[in-house]
Amino acid sequence: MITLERVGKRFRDAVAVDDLSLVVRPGQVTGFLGPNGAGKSTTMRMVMGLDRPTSGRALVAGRPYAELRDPLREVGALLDAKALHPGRSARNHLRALARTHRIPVRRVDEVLDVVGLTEAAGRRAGTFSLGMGQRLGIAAALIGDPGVLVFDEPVNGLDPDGVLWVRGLIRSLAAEGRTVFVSSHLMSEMQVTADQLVVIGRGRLLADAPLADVLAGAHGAGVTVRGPELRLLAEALADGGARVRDEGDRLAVVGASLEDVGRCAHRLGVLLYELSPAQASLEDAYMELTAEAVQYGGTR
Ligand SMILES: Nc1ncnc2c1ncn2[C@@H]1O[C@H](COP(=O)(O)OP(=O)(O)OP(=O)(O)O)[C@@H](O)[C@H]1O
Repeated sequence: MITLERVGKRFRDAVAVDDLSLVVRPGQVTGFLGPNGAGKSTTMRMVMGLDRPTSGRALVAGRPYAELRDPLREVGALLDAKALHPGRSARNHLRALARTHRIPVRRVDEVLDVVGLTEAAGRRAGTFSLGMGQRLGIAAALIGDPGVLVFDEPVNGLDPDGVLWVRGLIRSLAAEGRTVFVSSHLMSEMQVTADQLVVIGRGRLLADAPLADVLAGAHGAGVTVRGPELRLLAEALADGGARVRDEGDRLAVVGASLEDVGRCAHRLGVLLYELSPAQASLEDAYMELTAEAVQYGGTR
């Protein structure tokens, strides 16, 4: 479990995190969302004892990181995948970590296997691709078999295979009963990974709710229709009380079911190439939630 108690972090000229209280629970994936600069990395760094809160407390299993007796066995983190010794092999990097934390060296081969780096274990980390570096960072996070995991943007820069692999791993770590806290600035990513969503903007908590509730509450869930000529259909649906947005070669329809739209198109003899449920509503809800909080670097 991770507990934030009214945590604040002020850098000289900026408030990065503002009075943030939160409990991240075991057995589920908690997605930590917010626009760039919202304070996600700073919050995670405070959990990991790398930044000191200006106010409040960040606790892992009830204690500040600095007071954990065996920190790597309590919490593992992927914060900056590039923070590796480039001249060391993957295996030696993990061995050094194990030795300095009184972790049996046999764990090294176990975690290399989990992240799929067994073959590359003898190669210098400096020669690794971004995805391999990410895997090595995850191996380091897992080496102490911790109950709490913190991943900062773990799919950033990964190819589609890597993204799928990280998603699966994150889900299975939560299924094993661990606390998994994962940041992203992409709602679409969290939609397929998270059980619980925590959204921040400008360092403040905007939402903390189960994904299912956010989905249910997101208004605008609707229907997408694609076809060569949709004007007639758009007019008929609007006359019937639906809200219809013309998006060029497609319509976004809210307030009518798939069946309603299908029947209407059939009645009018309108040719359709696509008739599908629209999933964009969650992205919309997130954009709405964070719209006020987006920081435009150049305008401050
Ligand atoms: N060491 C630092 N010194 C000064 N300001 C900092 C420092 N670290 C972060 N900040 C500022 O704190 C705010 C929050 O940054 P943070 O990196 O935590 O956001 P984030 O949500 O992780 O963003 P991103 O998605 O871009 O990584 C930003 O305004 C940032 O410029």
